Amino acid sequence: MVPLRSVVLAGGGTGGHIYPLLAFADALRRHFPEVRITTLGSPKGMENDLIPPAGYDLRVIPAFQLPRAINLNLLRTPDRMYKSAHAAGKILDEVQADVVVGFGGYVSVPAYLAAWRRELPIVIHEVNVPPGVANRMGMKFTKNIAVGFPSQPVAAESLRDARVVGVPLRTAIARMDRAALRPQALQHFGLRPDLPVLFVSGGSSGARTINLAVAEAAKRITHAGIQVLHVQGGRNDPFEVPSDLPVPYVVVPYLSDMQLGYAAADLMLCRGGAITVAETTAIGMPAIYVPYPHSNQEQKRNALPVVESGGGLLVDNSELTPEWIERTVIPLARDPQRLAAMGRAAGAYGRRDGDEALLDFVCEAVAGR
Ligand SMILES: CC(=O)N[C@H]1[C@@H](OP(=O)(O)OP(=O)(O)OC[C@H]2O[C@@H](n3ccc(=O)[nH]c3=O)[C@H](O)[C@@H]2O)O[C@H](CO)[C@@H](O)[C@@H]1O
Repeated sequence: MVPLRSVVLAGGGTGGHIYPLLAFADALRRHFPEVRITTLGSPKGMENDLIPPAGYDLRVIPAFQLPRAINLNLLRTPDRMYKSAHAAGKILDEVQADVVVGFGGYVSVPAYLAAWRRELPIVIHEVNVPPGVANRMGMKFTKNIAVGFPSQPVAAESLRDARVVGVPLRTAIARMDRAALRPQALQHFGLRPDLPVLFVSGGSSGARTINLAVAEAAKRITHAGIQVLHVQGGRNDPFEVPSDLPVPYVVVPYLSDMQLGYAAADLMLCRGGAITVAETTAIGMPAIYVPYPHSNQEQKRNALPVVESGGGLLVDNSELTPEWIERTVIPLARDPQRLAAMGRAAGAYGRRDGDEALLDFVCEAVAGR
């Protein structure tokens, strides 16, 4: 492995871009304890909440918005972009970066531009189909593209030559032993060990439709002897859950220790964000995916291969009603054998070594510069 001395990581916006960045930073530190790690973020993204507490240097550069489509106007609206790229470039020079690794989100673009102008190696990690706008721009500057899932190069022409490395996952999740952590997790949330737990999460920003449908079905779910651990999502309005339920229904705004939620759960009801899918499959968690209906169906594409391999179920956002939950979720949550089979199928699809595989790829890119 080529020793790395200074690495700049760019990515921001939502948790889906930031958690893989952090997991990769941890792998870098494990292999190269002396490496200098600098992260680039934008002023308002979730990176400001997530990166400094994880112990990494976050440099904020001026924000600029990208249009949803790539066109020549981008190159003619350079004022803000150049300002951001200039700021990114100053940081690359200051830390004498060996390589820029980008995970997507608007902030990656100035980092790619600045690295390209300095002829520094650029590595892009992409988890969605179609690739996000920022990474698609970055692909004009590098051939070093890594992806999270084997389905991506098949589905997208621009990813045809990409290396499948998996998704870097936080160590607490990638290395977790669900059964061993379960007693501590149940105690942490005040859940009972003798009844199944449905874990509800709408991704890093929460999902209003899921919140409302599950809260409305609260009585039916809990009267069927199923407990609920419901992550509301920091950016969502609180919803009403009846107070006179027969078994615990625990609502939390956001979970920093997501592994505790996974350990407590028997079944998950969630969006199909790429990192969520990477995590549920890595740990063999049976899940019902409710893909976000916009954004080019990217979440449906993320979840479909898992569902087709028997690791979960898929339901359209518009079909997630309290009645659907009663008909489908309740019987499944009470069927340990079916859950175990689903969990095994999910686990066969997932992988836990994305951080190491991406690190190998980055080292190769630096060696071949
Ligand atoms: C609406 C939208 O455009 N969503 C996109 C966004 O999703 P989003 O930002 O929701 O990302 P993902 O679902 O991929 O990942 C969510 C991450 O947040 C973590 N988490 C979540 C809740 C919580 O309480 N605590 C916590 O730690 C999860 O463990 C996971 O690591 O980025 C993904 C990756 O680019 C895309 O595939 C999604 O389509």
